[in-house]
Amino acid sequence: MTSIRTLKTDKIQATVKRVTSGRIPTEHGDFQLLYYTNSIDNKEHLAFCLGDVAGEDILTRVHSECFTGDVMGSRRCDCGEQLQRSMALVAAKGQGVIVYLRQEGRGIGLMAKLDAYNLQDQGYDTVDANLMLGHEADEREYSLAACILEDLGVASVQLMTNNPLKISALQASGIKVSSRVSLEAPVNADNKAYLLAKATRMDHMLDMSQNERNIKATTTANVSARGKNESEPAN
Ligand SMILES: Nc1nc2c(ncn2[C@@H]2O[C@H](COP(=O)(O)OP(=O)(O)OP(=O)(O)O)[C@@H](O)[C@H]2O)c(=O)[nH]1
Ligand SMILES: [Zn+2]
Repeated sequence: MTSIRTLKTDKIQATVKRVTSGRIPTEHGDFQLLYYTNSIDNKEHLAFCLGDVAGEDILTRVHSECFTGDVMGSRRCDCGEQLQRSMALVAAKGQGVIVYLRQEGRGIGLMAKLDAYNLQDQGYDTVDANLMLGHEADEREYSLAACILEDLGVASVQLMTNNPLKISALQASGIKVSSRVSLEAPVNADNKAYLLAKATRMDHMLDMSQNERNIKATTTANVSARGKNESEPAN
């Protein structure tokens, strides 16, 4: 069913139009994918819903697109795991929404994100890499997410995030955040520096001491798994 919603703050006026939707069966259950157009950009922002999401305290994830992590399973970041975990939490509750915003690379796009990755491979962290490329550390914007949530009838959210800036940005767009649900992914050797930079430079609420323990466990498990494979006879 088509519907239109406009949000007006002192900074921005945004309109979203729900154009169509379809059923998407996943390993976590049957979700409904709602497709939106909007007045701000020409991207396809989405809502992935399960159950009736109109009301208070709706379990919600506002996820920023990460092609490398979400689709290709990159271990450089925690995005793919956070997406899967948020779907699992929604499915366990039988109700919730994942707003999928097409703000790849914290808003700088995939091409610049790959350039930023090359700088990170030279030793710069995720914040400095963005700045060296002439971007801000985080160029995301959340008014369309607020518009989409309003269109869905979500009155207040239990927000799955570790990012305090995301909470305040959504609140500034009129979304009532009733609580935060932590969404920590396991640490590995490839995402450790990234997670550390998020905790120390972007104030993300990550328990790095727990992460340190995780990485030791993961590394040990990898080493023993590799040792086992190597000792297996070749076919
Ligand atoms: N520019 C840039 N973007 C990145 C990098 N790694 C991941 N991203 C993008 O960052 C976005 C995800 O942001 P994060 O900071 O990981 O997490 P968040 O969404 O702010 O916070 P959470 O809600 O806790 O997940 C996605 O758009 C990714 O494509 C990076 O090294 N550089
Ligand atoms: Zn990612």
